[in-house]
Amino acid sequence: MTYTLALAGNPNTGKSTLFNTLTGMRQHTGNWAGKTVVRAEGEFTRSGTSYRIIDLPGTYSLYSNSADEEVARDYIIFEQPDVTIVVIDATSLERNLNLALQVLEMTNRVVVCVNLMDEAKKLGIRIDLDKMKKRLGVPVVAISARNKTGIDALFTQVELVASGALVPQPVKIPYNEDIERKIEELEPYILETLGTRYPTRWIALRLLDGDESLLQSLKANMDALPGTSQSSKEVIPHGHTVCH
Ligand SMILES: Nc1nc2c(ncn2[C@@H]2O[C@H](COP(=O)(O)OP(=O)(O)OP(=O)(O)O)[C@@H](O)[C@H]2O)c(=O)[nH]1
Ligand SMILES: [Mg+2]
Repeated sequence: MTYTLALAGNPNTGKSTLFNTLTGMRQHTGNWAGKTVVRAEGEFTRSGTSYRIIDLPGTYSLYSNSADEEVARDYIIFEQPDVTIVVIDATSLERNLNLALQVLEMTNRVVVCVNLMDEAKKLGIRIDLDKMKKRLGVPVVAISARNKTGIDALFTQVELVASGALVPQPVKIPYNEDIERKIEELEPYILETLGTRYPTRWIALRLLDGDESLLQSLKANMDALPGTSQSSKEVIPHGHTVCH
């Protein structure tokens, strides 16, 4: 049994530093299919558990503003890693949490990894990890990837989430009444056509956004799935119109 992990986060938060520490020489790089975005993947074993890990491109959001964002978004939605580790910079939590919350809307299989703790300490920044954990509803662990500290504690949580021993309940971000009503209207329709394979609420939000790129990825993925009914394939091109 090998668990798949994805590293997500803003640029420059230490994802690759953590990736290199974990995988050492056992890593390979290439491009993501159809994109000129570098894909780094590696394998390692920790406490007797095997992992495959993907270093996603660093992004500020997971909408469809760039090839990097599409790659990171599609990986989380379609490949559904066992755990997405969101690497955030302890010295700029506010900006970094924006992306963390976007990931929490996509999956509950998340561990938030607060990196650059050494730097935060130097700057006199203190972080209430317990409060963060309670507010976000997922495990939060502090590390310094450069100094290789906190990695064991990180993997205690990663293993719990990967194995299903811990099922995080991420905070549900509320939108205004109008949007919440539209989400509620769309959800049964999405469930009926796509089933429970994808995060329904998140898909509803993307439909309301008129996110064409997501609709295209969704269609391409469903075309590739053997058991997908024709009716659910047909609904995708209409999604955009339905919501406007
Ligand atoms: N002080 C300190 N620096 C760190 C730590 N982790 C990473 N860095 C530094 O932060 C910089 C960025 O690290 P990367 O690992 O390349 O960051 P990344 O998230 O992969 O960046 P992108 O690939 O651009 O998204 C490098 O100079 C690292 O040496 C840490 O724990 N403490
Ligand atoms: Mg990197």
